[in-house]
Amino acid sequence: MKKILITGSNGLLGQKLVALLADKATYQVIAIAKGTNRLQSSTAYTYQSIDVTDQEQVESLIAREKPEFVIHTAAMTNVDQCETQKEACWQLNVTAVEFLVKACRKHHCFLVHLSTDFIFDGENGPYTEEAPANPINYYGQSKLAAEQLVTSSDIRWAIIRTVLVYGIVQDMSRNNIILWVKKSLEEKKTIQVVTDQWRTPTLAEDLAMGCYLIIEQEAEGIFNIAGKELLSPYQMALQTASYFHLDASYINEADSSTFSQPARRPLKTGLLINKAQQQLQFRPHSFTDGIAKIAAQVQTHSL
Ligand SMILES: NC(=O)C1=CN([C@@H]2O[C@H](COP(=O)(O)OP(=O)(O)OC[C@H]3O[C@@H](n4cnc5c(N)ncnc54)[C@H](OP(=O)(O)O)[C@@H]3O)[C@@H](O)[C@H]2O)C=CC1
Ligand SMILES: Cc1cn([C@H]2C[C@H](O)[C@@H](COP(=O)(O)OP(=O)(O)O[C@H]3O[C@@H](C)C(=O)[C@@H](O)[C@H]3O)O2)c(=O)[nH]c1=O
Repeated sequence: MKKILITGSNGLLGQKLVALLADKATYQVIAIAKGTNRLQSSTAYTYQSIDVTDQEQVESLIAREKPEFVIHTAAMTNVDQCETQKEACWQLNVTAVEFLVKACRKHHCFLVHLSTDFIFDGENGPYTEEAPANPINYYGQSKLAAEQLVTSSDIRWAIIRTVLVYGIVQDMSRNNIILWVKKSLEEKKTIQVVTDQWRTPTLAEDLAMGCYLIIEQEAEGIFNIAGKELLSPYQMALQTASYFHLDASYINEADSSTFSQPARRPLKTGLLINKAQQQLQFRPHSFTDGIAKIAAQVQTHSL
C-alpha cells in the first residue's frame, strides 16, 4: 500500500482526488487542508488540518507521515486576489512550494505539483509542454516561480499544467463557468461572456484521473492535462444553456477589453494534450459529456 498526501483537499481538484484515490486498495490517502474538513466523511482516508505556508507544520507532517507521493493542489486560485494581495499570493503559491520541495527532498517523496496555462501570455496558444512561458499577471508569475523551484530541484517530480477547471463539489472554494452560467440563466440574469478568450476547459474528474495516471506510472516531467476542445467562454456558455434547456438570450457577447478586472487575462491559451494521451493514455471527456457529468451530480451538492 502506497501512502499519498493530498494538499488542498477541500478544493475542487482536492475533493475529486480524495474521492478517486481513497477508493483504490493500493493507496492510503492523507487529506490536508486549512481549517475544517469539508469532504464527506469516510473511513477510507484520514484528514489533517495543516497550513502549507507554515514551514514547521509542513516539515513535521512529511517527517511524521513519510508519504511516497505528495500531490500539491493548494493554491491561491483567485486570479484578481493574487493581483491585489501579492504577498499572500506569493506565500501560498511559491513559498509553500519551497517548503514542500525541501521536505520531499529530505524524506524522498515524489512531488506532483499543479500548475496552469496562465504561465503563458496567450499570444499563440494552444501550447505544448515545451512552449516558452511569459506570464502577464501576478498569479501566472507566482505559478511559474513555483514551477522553477520544482524543476530546479533534485527530487522526483511531475508538473501538471491545466486550464479552466470546471466541476461540482461540496462547499466550493471558487465558482466555475458552468455553475455560474447555469445559475445566472435560471435566475434570468443577463451575463456578459467573452468571445475573445480561448481555453481548453478541463473537467475536474479528468484532472484527478490525470494525477492518478501520473502516480501510477511514476511519470516524471511536465504534462498538460486538460480538455481536448478549444472553446471561448461564450461558446461554453451557449453549450451550457443548450444542455440545461435554459434561455440563451440572457447571454451577451462581450470583449475582454470591456472588463475592468485587477488582473489581465491571457487571450488565447489552451494546452495541447498529445503527450498525456500518448504517454499516459489520458482520455478526457468532451465538454458536453463534462456538463452531463455535472448535471448528474447537481442534486447531491448544496450550491
Ligand atoms: N481552478 C482552475 O481553473 C485552475 C486551477 N489550476 C491549479 O490547480 C490547482 C487546484 O485548483 P482548484 O482545486 O481549482 O483550486 P481551489 O481554489 O478549489 O482549491 C484550493 C484549495 O487550497 C486551499 N488552501 C488555501 N490556502 C491554504 C493553506 N494555507 N494551506 C492549505 N490549503 C490551503 C483552499 O482552502 P479554502 O477552500 O479553505 O480556501 C482550497 O480548498 C491549483 O494549484 C491551481 O493553481 C490550474 C489551472 C486552472
Ligand atoms: C466572471 C466572468 C468570466 N468570464 C469568462 C472569462 C474567463 O475566461 C472565464 C472564467 O472566468 P474567471 O474569472 O472565473 O476565471 P479566470 O480567473 O480567468 O480563470 C483562471 O483561473 C486560474 C486559477 C487558472 O489557473 C486559469 O486556468 C483560469 O481558468 O469566464 C466572462 O466571460 N464573463 C464574466 O462575467
